[in-house]
Amino acid sequence: MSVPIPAPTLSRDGARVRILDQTALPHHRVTLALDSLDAVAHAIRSMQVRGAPLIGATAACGVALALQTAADDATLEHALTELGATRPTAVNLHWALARMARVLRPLPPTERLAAAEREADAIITEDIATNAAIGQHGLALIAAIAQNRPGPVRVMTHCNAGWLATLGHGTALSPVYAAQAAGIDIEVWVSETRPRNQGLLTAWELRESGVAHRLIADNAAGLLMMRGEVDLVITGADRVAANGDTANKIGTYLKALAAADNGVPFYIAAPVSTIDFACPNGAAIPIEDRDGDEVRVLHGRDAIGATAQLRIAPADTATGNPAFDVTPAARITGIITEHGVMVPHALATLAP
Ligand SMILES: CSC[C@@H](O)[C@@H](O)C(=O)COP(=O)(O)O
Repeated sequence: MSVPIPAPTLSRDGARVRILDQTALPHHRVTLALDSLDAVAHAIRSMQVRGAPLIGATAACGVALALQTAADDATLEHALTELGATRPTAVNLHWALARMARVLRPLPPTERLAAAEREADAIITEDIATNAAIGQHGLALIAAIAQNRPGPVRVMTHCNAGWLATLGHGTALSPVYAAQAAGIDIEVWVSETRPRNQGLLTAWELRESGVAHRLIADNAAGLLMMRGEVDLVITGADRVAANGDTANKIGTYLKALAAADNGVPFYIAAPVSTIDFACPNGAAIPIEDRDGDEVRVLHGRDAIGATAQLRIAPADTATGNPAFDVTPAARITGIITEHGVMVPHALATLAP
C-alpha cells in the first residue's frame, strides 16, 4: 500500500493542461487551466509549475497544446524553442523537449498532434513508475538505519522534491513516503529554502500526507547534523553531470559540506532523465539567475488569509540570486535512481 497523492500536479484534458498553481501554495490550493503555448511557458518560467521532472512533463504537454492549432514544422520548432528557453538548469525540460522533437519531427503534420499527446502521456506515466522505483531503492537505505537504532529515522531534505515536483511520489521524498507506507517511524527536517521557500511546499505536502516533519531555517542544518540529529540527507537534483557532480536548489552544497564534516550520509535522488551524460562536470552546468525581488520581497498571507507581499529590502538593494548550486560528486554518498543506488562515478553505466 502506498501513501495516496493528495492532488494531481498536472493533467492533460483535451484542449487544456491543468496544473496545481505552486505559487499559491501552501496558503491556497488553486488549479489553473492552461490553454496556449504562452500560458505553459509562463507557468514554467514563473514557477507555477516547478521541480525538474514536472517541468519536463509540463513542457511536453505544452508542445501537444501548441500543435492543436497547426502542426507544421514552423509551429513545432517555435514551441520547442519557446519552451526550451523558460528555465536553463533543470535538464528534464530539455530531455523532454528533445524526446518530443525526436518523435514529432519525422512525422507528417497530420500525425503530429496525436503522437505528441501519446508521448506526453508516456512521459507522465513513466515518471510515476520511476518515482515508485526510486522510493523502493531509498526505502532500503532508510530501513537499514531503522533496524540499527531506536526512535524515528531523521531525514533532512532541501527544497521540494516530493509529489509537488513530479507526477508521482517525488524523488527525494518518495523513499520517505515508502517508509511511511512500510510503517517505519520517520521524521523529516525540512529546510525553508530561501529565497523561494520551496521548503514550505515540502512541509505542506508532508502534512497533507501525515508524515512527521519539522520546518527549520536553512542555517540550522549544520548544527542539527553536528548534534547527531540527522541520520541521512536526501535531496533531489536538477541536473547531474556525467561525473556525478549535481546541480540542485541553492543551499544544497552547504548541506553536503555539513554532512561530510559530520559523517552524515548524503544522497541525491534523481531519475536517469536528470542525468546529462553530455555534460562532463558541474562547471558545465548552466546556473539560472533569477530576479532580485525574490530575495528582497517575502510572500505570505495576511491575518485575514489574503495573499500578501512584504518588502524586506529597498527595491534598489543590489542582489545576487543564483537559483541552484553544484555539489561535487566527492561529497555525494550515492545517487538513488530508478535502477538502484549508484556511487556517482558509476553513473556512466546508465548511459543510453
Ligand atoms: C524532484 S525535483 C528536484 C529538483 O528539481 C528540486 O530539488 C529543485 O531544485 C526545484 O527547483 P525549482 O526552482 O523549485 O524548480
